[in-house]
Amino acid sequence: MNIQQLNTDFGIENQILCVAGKGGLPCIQVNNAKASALISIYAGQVLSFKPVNQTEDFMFISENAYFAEGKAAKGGVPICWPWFGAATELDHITQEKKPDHGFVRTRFWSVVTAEMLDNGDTKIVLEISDTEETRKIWPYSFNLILEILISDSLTLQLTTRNTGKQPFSITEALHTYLNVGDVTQVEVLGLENTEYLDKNSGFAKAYQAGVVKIFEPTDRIHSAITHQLILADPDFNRKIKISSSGNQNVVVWNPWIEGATTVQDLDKDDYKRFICLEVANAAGHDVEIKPNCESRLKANYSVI
Ligand SMILES: O=P(O)(O)OC[C@H]1O[C@H](O)[C@H](O)[C@@H](O)[C@@H]1O
Repeated sequence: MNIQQLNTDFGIENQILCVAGKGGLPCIQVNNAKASALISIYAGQVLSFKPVNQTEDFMFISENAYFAEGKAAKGGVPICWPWFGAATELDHITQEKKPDHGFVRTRFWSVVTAEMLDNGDTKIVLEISDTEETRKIWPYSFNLILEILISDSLTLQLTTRNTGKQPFSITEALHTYLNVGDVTQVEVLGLENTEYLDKNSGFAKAYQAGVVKIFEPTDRIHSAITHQLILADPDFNRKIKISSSGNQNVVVWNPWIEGATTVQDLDKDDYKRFICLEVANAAGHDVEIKPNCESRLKANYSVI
């Protein structure tokens, strides 16, 4: 991907700049009067989002994150698609294990538009479609579009279009790594009185009565959710609201101390610095999309 050409096509002086990011991977740097953001074109991944009135980024990125072709960077908002988690079946041609969380977080996307709106917001649209290579992993024709709106808040909309002749089913997630002051002090509101599958207990069903706190390895798929979460972070003295639509699940993940020491692309203390709150359709909540139809997953992240 030619950075100079990207700037010719999409650059706007002092506002939208295409740059070679870490590992030389192409990124879009956005600065407007309301916020700044960094978006990886490689993975369709928001790496940074910071409203101008905030000192702390919304997004956590591990110092040990991989920034290389074929690898997923740990942090920001990886897109898990067309499946969330481990693939349940082997590749039908190679009989190899399919990649965890699908294949679009480790592939080049393309830029559709990058524009400043009249109200001062910036809209970036990225897309990825099937190729011969993706059809060997997942035998369907698709067009996946990520619309990113950089305003006082961050809005992400992921649209899946079935461009083929047969229906397909997906699971998916906006796998947001939210930057926190100290994960042991945060509270997640909005998942009270929901059921969840506990991945750390063999997907056993469990029930969350009160607010969610992190004090052990946590890997849960909540269902029957409301579409609003609040992440209360006393150390950063802020509350982030996450409003969503098109999702049947919310995933909460933190690897805790033992997990952070075994995950190679996390530093041992990183577990304190993030919580993943993922707007998702997962674990049996597959979305079926018929030919010429589409489905949307949307999330907005704002400080309240
Ligand atoms: O390390 P990754 O493949 O990026 O996955 C990180 C985590 O993502 C999700 O939240 C899953 O529920 C976890 O089971 C997984 O460990």
